Amino acid sequence: MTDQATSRSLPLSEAITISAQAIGEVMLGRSLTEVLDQLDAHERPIVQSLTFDTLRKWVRSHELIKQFIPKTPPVEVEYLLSVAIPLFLQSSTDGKGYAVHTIVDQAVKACSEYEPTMYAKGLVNAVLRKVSLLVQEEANRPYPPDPIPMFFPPWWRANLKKNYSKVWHAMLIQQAQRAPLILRVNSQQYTRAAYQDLLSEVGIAAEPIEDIAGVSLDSALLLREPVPVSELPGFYSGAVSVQDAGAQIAAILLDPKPGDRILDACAAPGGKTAHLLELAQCEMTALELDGERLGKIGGNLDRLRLQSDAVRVVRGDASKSAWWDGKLFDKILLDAPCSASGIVARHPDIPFLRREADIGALQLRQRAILAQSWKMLKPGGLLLYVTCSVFPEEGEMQALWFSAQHADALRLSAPGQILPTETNDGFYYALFKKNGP
Ligand SMILES: C[S@@+](CC[C@H](N)C(=O)[O-])C[C@H]1O[C@@H](n2cnc3c(N)ncnc32)[C@H](O)[C@@H]1O
Repeated sequence: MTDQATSRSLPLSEAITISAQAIGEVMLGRSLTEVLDQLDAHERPIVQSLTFDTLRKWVRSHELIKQFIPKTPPVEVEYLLSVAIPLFLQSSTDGKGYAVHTIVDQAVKACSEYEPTMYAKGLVNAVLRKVSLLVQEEANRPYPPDPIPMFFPPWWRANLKKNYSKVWHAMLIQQAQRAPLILRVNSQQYTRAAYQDLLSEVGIAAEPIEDIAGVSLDSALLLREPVPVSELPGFYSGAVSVQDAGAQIAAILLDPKPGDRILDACAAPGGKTAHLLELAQCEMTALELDGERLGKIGGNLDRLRLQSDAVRVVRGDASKSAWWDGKLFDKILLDAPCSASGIVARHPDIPFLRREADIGALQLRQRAILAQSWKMLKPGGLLLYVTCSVFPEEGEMQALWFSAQHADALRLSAPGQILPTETNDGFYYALFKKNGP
């Protein structure tokens, strides 16, 4: 998902209103991806950009709201202000944002055109004017006292502090930044160098990412200035996919060979299924529990021209065997459901949605899927366990538990915990080989 405001086709006031409503839905527990998926194409880029920035600067904007409105305002006003304030913060840091008077005018317009906030037009006007002056004054001073502008719940911070005492702070600051756009070139259609040339012909600058955690990548490209996918040459005929570089090492570690019988046990939306098929013509079962997400796998495989008789997309529960025909797999990719704590830079709603108790429940689901998948693997076969989490409870602790439970599991070399950086999200990788004849 990219979050650059590449189109200002929607008036800013309307975008502020829609974004404030999207924030309201996230606060009620809805995933932002789901909310954004419902928008019209012309609304999405600007609303996504505003909403991402709102979530990334939540702590800072709420300090400012509190400073000027000591008694918390009704949520509709709070959300409107929390969308508008980051626009000042943006224009004061990189000068690329909207002019201050435009932000105030458009936010006040948004306020007066929406019934639940109409009454607060004067208040919003006054607060935004004061905030804009303060932000301009502070532009050259570092932001005290805690430079993490994004919201992370206390239990989340405590987990990272305990497990990454030296880098936890830097990690959270990193995750509050705008993430660059990372592409995976479809090697069935282009080499990376050839696609980079195509991008350069249309004026899009890209640079290769050569490796992540010691694993070489030959299809990853980084675009510092994200563009909508519609501007990427050949996107609709499958030339490239948007996929983080940390996710691109999964297929490489599993090393698919032509004819391998592979299970992608938790497959939707199919990013890693497709990468495996781009690398080799294998016999693929893409399994997914969620019926709605299942449809995305077929859509992706169609776009990438990877559908064939050797590919089966199946709805089923990987922790059970009801869907299985009893034939063992050569290789299994288990990209387990997890907290997604490693991909916050691209999904800033996640810290608002997760609860501490989720981690234990996820651990149990991950263990159930690991145990069942192992039964479906041939002796001599490989299982790659992946999460996009930075919590050791979902990563190394699970790998240790699995090894202790399965005497026939030989642990092979794999990156283990990968922390988020500018080029990759946070992931965990463990690779097991099944001993046997
Ligand atoms: C991390 S996502 C997979 C991402 C995917 N591998 C990709 O690269 O595009 C995990 C997926 O597992 C699915 N899932 C959760 N529990 C499952 C289960 N018991 N069996 C199969 N799929 C499951 C979720 O619906 C979700 O789509």
